[in-house]
Amino acid sequence: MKILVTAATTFEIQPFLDYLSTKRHQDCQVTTLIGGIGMMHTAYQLGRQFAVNKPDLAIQAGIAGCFDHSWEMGKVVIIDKEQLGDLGVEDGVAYKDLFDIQLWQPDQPPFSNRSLVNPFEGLPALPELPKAGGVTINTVSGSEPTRQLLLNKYAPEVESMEGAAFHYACLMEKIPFFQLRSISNFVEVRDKSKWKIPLAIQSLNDVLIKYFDQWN
Ligand SMILES: O=C(O)c1cccc(C(=O)CC[C@H]2O[C@@H](n3cnc4c(=O)[nH]cnc43)[C@H](O)[C@@H]2O)c1
Repeated sequence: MKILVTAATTFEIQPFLDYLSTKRHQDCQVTTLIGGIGMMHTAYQLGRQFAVNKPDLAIQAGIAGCFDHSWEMGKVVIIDKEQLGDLGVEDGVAYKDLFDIQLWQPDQPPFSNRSLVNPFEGLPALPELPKAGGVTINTVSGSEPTRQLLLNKYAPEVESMEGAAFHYACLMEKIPFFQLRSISNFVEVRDKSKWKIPLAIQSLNDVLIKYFDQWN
């Protein structure tokens, strides 16, 4: 089985890369891809990778912000659907996305009801983790009006900068996939001193390593 593990930065999966360098899997061939931060880099790198080497399973792993202040930092979730949070037009004070202005149709493939939904089909196994909905943006949200806009419009639980591009590429290529996100911060008025990046990376990599430990 060919498995691709992708992340935006090396930093986010360094413990997993260290683990891979010491472990020989016989049942699976693991490829890693550092796709870069944001949707543009992620889409390009995944498209290029899938054109030459289509995996049987693709996993995206990364840190993310969450909207619910009752969540603990370092919580790891699997994203069950993604929405694009800032691809659209401003109309006075209103923000309208491409579905609102009918440039896209809600169920045009690979979208289902405006979302990039993971059908969780064809997967050999899935880590036992809570599921959560994601929104993907180009600019990390750092103000109350933006937080409220995204919550009202998309009701997301998690925000990242790459998730939708990953779901899109895998759905288009019909590659089984799952996206892991570990919470490093709340989506709120920006205060970088509160971010728990090392904690989020630790728990993310613990999950990844446990998942790969099941393979011979
Ligand atoms: O401003 C800085 O100094 C800084 C330093 C390290 C990382 C950052 C990021 O903004 C990380 C972006 C990166 O991590 C994901 N991420 C993490 N939290 C969020 C969030 O609240 N909203 C969106 N993306 C987030 C994202 O997927 C990027 O790959 C800044």
